[in-house]
Amino acid sequence: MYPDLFPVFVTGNANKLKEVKAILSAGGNPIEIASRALDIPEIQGSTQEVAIDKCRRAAELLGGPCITEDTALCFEALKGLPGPYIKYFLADLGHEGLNSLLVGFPTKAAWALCTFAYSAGPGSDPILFEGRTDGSIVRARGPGVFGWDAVFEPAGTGLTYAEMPADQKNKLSHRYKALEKLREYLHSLN
Ligand SMILES: O=c1[nH]c(=O)c2ncn([C@@H]3O[C@H](COP(=O)(O)OP(=O)(O)OP(=O)(O)O)[C@@H](O)[C@H]3O)c2[nH]1
Ligand SMILES: [Mg+2]
Repeated sequence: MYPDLFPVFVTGNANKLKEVKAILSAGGNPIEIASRALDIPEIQGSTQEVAIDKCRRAAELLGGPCITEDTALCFEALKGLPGPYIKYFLADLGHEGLNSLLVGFPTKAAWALCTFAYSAGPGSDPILFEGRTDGSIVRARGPGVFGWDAVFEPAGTGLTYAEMPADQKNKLSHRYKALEKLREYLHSLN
């Protein structure tokens, strides 16, 4: 099916790419995906605005169709922040600091939001595919391999993303849910 079905995935994040590859190769109909590690500047704005702009810039840089992905981690007590700015909050505050942000708030509820964007090429409006997984922010548990995985516990699992085997995370994650929608859309084009 590659390369017709899935355009190039533009991301500078090796862990994202690994999960996308694992999700697409699970099940009976594995899909290969090509990728480019470009560092695309990201604007400020809503998760949709950030995702659309990132994809537009990637399509221009590549000169062709592409997929990008933006991940947000949203705290209910903070009305959805840090949201698309989680990368910078995590880099400066660490797992402890993310927990500290919620001290004094009655709810530790949070959701992980993944937004894939697909552009048919430069000048073509990106289309968005969102996936959301609800859960809560907890003290870090599990290996600290990927970003904030150790402090996010999806509802009803009793485990943080970091404590789960990869195939468990990849069946319930924000990324899995968004990627299923993108996969369906790309199939409908072929
Ligand atoms: O524990 C995690 N589990 C995940 O499932 C996950 N997905 C993304 N992230 C992190 O959240 C920020 C998003 O920022 P982000 O979407 O701009 O990504 P990025 O800049 O690293 O790559 P990209 O924009 O080139 O694709 C970055 O710090 C990512 O490392 C995750 N952390
Ligand atoms: Mg980024």
